[in-house]
Amino acid sequence: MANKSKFIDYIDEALEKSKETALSRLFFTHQGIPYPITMCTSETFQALDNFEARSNDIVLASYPKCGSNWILHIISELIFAESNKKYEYPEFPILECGDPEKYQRMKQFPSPRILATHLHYDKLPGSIFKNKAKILVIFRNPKDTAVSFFHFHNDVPDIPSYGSWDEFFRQFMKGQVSWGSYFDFAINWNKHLDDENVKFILYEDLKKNLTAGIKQIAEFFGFSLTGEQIQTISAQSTFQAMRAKSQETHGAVGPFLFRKGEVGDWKNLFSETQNQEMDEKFKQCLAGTSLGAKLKYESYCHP
Ligand SMILES: Nc1ncnc2c1ncn2[C@@H]1O[C@H](COP(=O)(O)OS(=O)(=O)O)[C@@H](OP(=O)(O)O)[C@H]1O
Repeated sequence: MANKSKFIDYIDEALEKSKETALSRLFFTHQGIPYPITMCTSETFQALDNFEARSNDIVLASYPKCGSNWILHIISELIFAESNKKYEYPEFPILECGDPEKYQRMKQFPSPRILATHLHYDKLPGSIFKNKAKILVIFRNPKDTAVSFFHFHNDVPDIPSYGSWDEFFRQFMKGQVSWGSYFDFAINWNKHLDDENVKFILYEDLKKNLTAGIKQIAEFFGFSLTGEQIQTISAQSTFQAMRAKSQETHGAVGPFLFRKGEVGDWKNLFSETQNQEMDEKFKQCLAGTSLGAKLKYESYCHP
């Protein structure tokens, strides 16, 4: 990614704050959802209410750990391939993170702007819908998402750790983790996946056929690239390629963020009881729904 210095500065700043923050003090609640005090503030949430989206903004919505950095990379490469201009990151790309003045500064940014977000559907600023910005929604199976989330907390030295995987799992199932419950996030999105200007993409599908996924993303956002250009982006967007550059792109946290990039890593941590508990929760929340089918739970979450 281009001009990552501000991006890396922001991550380093959040890590610095994390050092002094115990897990018990990590979260503050805004409109019923826990957010990390190291990344979000109520002042920024207040300012976000007045954020003016543009119709050509590129919105990337995902629950944490579902692959947002992967898609961010793909989009910035698509922009580069089409315009020959490196996408600059003058602000941290997660819309709800940063100081309250960032939205004023963002008014000056050229289009297209990339707006990544972990906000639940009903917490997105209304101007995204009013101005008909296109939204790509990225999902990953909940078991691998939980495992990735746990490792991020417990592997990165400066981020508050959980006592054990079992403790993290309990909190994840209660939605007492950053950005709240995976299942609430999913239930909220389930009703809107077929809305105009919304496209769903599954992490596991992208893993299976990266070139096809990139082609779909390009078509959705209206990039017209040659097959050769798509192939080049695909080669630069594999897990191995991104991990190899992760320190350069994301600073010290890079190798922890690009940890394993696999489907099915949950099998190394989930106990039989935890498996059953999540299967039951999935059934209660998503069985028989459109998103429930799209997530291919049977393929990716059954042993
Ligand atoms: N290119 C590529 N291929 C496959 N997988 C990839 C890729 N890039 C990132 N990842 C994996 O995505 C996980 C991190 O998700 P996010 O970027 O959404 O994390 S964050 O919420 O923004 O912190 C994290 O998953 P885990 O490895 O399972 O922890 C990353 O490794």
